[in-house]
Amino acid sequence: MPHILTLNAGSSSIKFALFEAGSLNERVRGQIEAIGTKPHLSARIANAEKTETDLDAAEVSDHAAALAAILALMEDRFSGADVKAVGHRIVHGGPDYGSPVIIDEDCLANLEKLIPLAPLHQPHNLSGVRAAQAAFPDATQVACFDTAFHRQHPWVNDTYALPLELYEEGIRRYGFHGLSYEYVTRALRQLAPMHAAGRVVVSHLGNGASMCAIQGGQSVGSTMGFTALDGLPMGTRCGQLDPGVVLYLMAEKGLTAAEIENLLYKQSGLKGLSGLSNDMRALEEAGTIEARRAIDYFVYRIRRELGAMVAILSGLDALVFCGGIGENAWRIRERVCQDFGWLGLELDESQNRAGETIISSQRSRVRVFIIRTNEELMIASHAAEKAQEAIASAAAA
Ligand SMILES: Nc1ncnc2c1ncn2[C@@H]1O[C@H](COP(=O)(O)OP(=O)(O)O)[C@@H](O)[C@H]1O
Ligand SMILES: CC(=O)OP(=O)(O)O
Ligand SMILES: [Mg+2]
Repeated sequence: MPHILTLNAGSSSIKFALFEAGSLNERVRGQIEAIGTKPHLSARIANAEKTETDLDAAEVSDHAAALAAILALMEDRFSGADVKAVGHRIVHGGPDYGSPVIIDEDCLANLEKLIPLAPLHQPHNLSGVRAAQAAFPDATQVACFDTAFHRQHPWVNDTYALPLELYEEGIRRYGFHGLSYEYVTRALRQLAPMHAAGRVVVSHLGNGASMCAIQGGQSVGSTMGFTALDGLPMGTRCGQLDPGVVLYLMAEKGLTAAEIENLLYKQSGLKGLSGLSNDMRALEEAGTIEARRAIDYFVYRIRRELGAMVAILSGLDALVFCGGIGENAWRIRERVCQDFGWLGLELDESQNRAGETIISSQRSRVRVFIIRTNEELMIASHAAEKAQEAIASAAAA
């Protein structure tokens, strides 16, 4: 039976899934998470039990090794799957890619140029493409961009106040997590169409974290910008920072660009503030002063961005939490929503603790949701569409 494989390399994980090509029924879903720290494989095959395996940290020490382990697993368990298309999450599409495309060598060369704009993701996304080309040489390889959902956002959100020629060169606010926002927007339309048509803020809180203001289903603002470094503090990324800090680090402390990149992308955020871990589970468990302060800062920044988004949306109809933290950490959701009564937003404490889909109270005017994001389904449906187009144009030629 024809299948579509999806690969989604995040900053701390690689997620994969296998769908039946026509129905998009999910056959397999899995991930290797905590790559580089405590790698762990989980996979569910059709309706069978989920399998969980701790992997050897020395053996699966980086994304390349995790990807090889995933492809070996596919070969071992699903050699019968006829993979017609492989859909790839590509974090950065730059100014030119506003919708999914079939990958060819020119496209790969263009995407390689964007590696400096997404060093934690783009290299892994592109090595996923190369590995999938080798493993499935007859399959259509499709790039699905995290930036695409935001490409039509208003100019004031697309620009920085730099000389205009830099905007023309591509120094713009792109915004990321677009496949997740696209999925959540669709899911919300099913769950609560009136709310989905209104003013929505989605908080995608994972190892990478961002928020998106959405009006009538369209992105009108994101906390992330030129790179996936801006906005909220993340597992290891600093989030919003005065650019003067970077100048100071260069001019006064003599740090090189590579050292600054390592500091801002890999040593900062929750990990930098806590001195302990990038993982919210570890911080909640540790309870040290530094871990608590790291969480305080995380929550503070989310609340601050929420306030800003409410201002640009002129109000709020729905707030959605997704991503590893947004979907699982009830304490964080509770703290984010505290004291927003003035906005007509109130949580139902027990529904929030239970992780229900709707977690706002009956009398809350703003509805609050947890939506388990499904970037894989979005990627698969884009890949199916592009593969279909390729078949149709080959038939017409
Ligand atoms: N049960 C949980 N409680 C709190 N935080 C969690 C839980 N499960 C996952 N997380 C957080 O989610 C993060 C992973 O989120 P995810 O969205 O899957 O990551 P990525 O950004 O790599 O795609 C972990 O680093 C951890 O901080
Ligand atoms: C863009 C980004 O930060 O992605 P992730 O959350 O998967 O690391
Ligand atoms: Mg992710």
